[in-house]
Amino acid sequence: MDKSQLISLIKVPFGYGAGRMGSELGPERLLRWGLIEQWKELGYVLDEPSRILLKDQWSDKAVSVPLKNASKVLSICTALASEVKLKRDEGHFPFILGGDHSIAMGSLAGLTADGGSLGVIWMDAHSDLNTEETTPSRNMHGIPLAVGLGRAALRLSHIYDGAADIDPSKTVLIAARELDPGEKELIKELGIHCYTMHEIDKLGIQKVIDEAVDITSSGTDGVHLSFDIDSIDPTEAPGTGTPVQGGLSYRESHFAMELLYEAGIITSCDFVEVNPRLDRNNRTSKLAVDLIGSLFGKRIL
Ligand SMILES: NC(=[NH2+])NCCC[C@H](N)C(=O)O
Ligand SMILES: [Mn+2]
Ligand SMILES: [Mn+2]
Repeated sequence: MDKSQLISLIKVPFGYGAGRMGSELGPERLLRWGLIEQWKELGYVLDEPSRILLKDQWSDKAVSVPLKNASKVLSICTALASEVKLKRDEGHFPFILGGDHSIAMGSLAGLTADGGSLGVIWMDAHSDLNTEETTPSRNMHGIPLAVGLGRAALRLSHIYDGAADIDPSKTVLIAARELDPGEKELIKELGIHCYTMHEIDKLGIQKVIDEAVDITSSGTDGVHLSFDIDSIDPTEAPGTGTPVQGGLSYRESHFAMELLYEAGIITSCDFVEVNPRLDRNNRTSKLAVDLIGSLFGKRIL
């Protein structure tokens, strides 16, 4: 992200894709902790923020998805995809603030609709690679990456006309530590680069990010960062619906963001799964704002 590019903040106060409600309160809470002021202090110019809301008229797509709240998720994702596409066509940096992680299907659909090839960095305790067949929870926030890769009955092209599957060889998972059986199989079958916490312990976060940057930026037209706050350890980020112990430390998560800023490859971002209802003293919301600062070039000195 360079400072001549406008940031388009797209707020998506939507939590129906998660097992517990509350992430729909994320966008307003992060704004309350100074997200916009921070961007301005860093020298960025913001477009008028937009907000994607659920309409009464829910989507009735040609595909049946037997998961919880599927029609609401499809509807919000289609609306989000068209907003993301619009902002991207204007040359802006789409920053999608959720909400639960199901909305990433809308981001990916909008970002791939121009036919370019997209690298994806998915930072998450989970891989979100379940399908309607493998999901143990039937929650839609467990499937968005499988949908993005064209591995579920629901495809990005059902969400938005012209959207295309993303390439598994240009997709990287970081911070995974809770994978369901079907997800493990899919990772192996597709050969997805998966840096679990084991690889992070072994190689260090710097090497992991360096490799992720190479994999996702070579031969692509852009790199989308899909950041699930549950990638961070719950001691630092307790306010999220599906916390898993053994996650990224405070400094690892900041360092990862700082390195991504230095690499200069990120062209769009989702920031999801902050659940203010489950938070303690706003710790998670404040951390989220700080991490976004690091991603956009905030330095200690
Ligand atoms: N975006 C998330 N936090 N996803 C959690 C998914 C958890 C579990 N794998 C499921 O399918 O339900
Ligand atoms: Mn996720
Ligand atoms: Mn997760």
